[in-house]
Amino acid sequence: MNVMKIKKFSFTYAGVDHPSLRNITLPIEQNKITALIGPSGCGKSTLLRSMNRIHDLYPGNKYDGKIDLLDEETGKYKNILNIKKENEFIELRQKVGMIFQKPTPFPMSIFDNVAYGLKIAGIKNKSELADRVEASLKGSALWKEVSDRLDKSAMGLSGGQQQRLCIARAVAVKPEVLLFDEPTSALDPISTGAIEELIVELKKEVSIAIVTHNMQQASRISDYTAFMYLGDLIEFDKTENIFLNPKEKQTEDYITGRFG
Ligand SMILES: Nc1ncnc2c1ncn2[C@@H]1O[C@H](COP(=O)(O)OP(=O)(O)OP(=O)(O)O)[C@@H](O)[C@H]1O
Repeated sequence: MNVMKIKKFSFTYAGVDHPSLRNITLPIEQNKITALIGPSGCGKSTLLRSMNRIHDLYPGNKYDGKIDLLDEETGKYKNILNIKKENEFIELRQKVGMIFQKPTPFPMSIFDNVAYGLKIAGIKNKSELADRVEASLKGSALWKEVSDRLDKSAMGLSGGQQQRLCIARAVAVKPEVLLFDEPTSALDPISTGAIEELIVELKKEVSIAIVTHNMQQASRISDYTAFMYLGDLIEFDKTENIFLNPKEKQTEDYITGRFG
């Protein structure tokens, strides 16, 4: 089952005369991890950011094609490129959350960081909030480290802990899809390992797309891999096929380190 179906999708940034993505067709499988790989500037982040329309924080970008998102309650797909209203954008970003390269905790307490989205979603009951915050922190493998300091500032956490807090914040609102944009590139190997384990664990609950420059990371954790080059999708397949038996020469050259 596809949680997202990207179809003949092209994207041009505002004020730029050529598209940064051309005619991309790609499924995002439910409860699987899809890695987007390719050399710098090939459009990985642009594609990931299109999946929850975060580009639209700036006006004037041009979209073509479709990005259909499954509504897990009704089983129907809706083209997110048709979204225009502010409340629909808020709903979309609850369904499709994003974790950035640099941890982005808010300058507030650990508890309030995780409760933030829940409050926006209209949850006011204090015990319900506390339960959901605890469950999210447990779900992002941070609870043991922070349960006795929930009222302390999130800015006092280590980089790896901050990243897990951002994951807890995203998980709290029960998204269908989580988008990770190079989530470990600012972290040391131990924190990276913890985040990778967490991402693999999270796929039981959500579908995941991840941009990574780290080939080993893509091969370790992803089920599917999309190789992109200069705004085109060159090859998409099961991760083992991409890494062990790629069909395209460009894919092979990239994964064997001959360019990029
Ligand atoms: N805000 C922007 N305005 C105009 N062009 C942009 C903007 N952001 C990115 N681009 C261009 O779009 C293309 C794709 O960039 P993108 O950041 O998606 O690539 P990437 O594969 O994620 O690269 P990297 O691995 O370096 O992060 C590049 O040519 C880039 O210069």
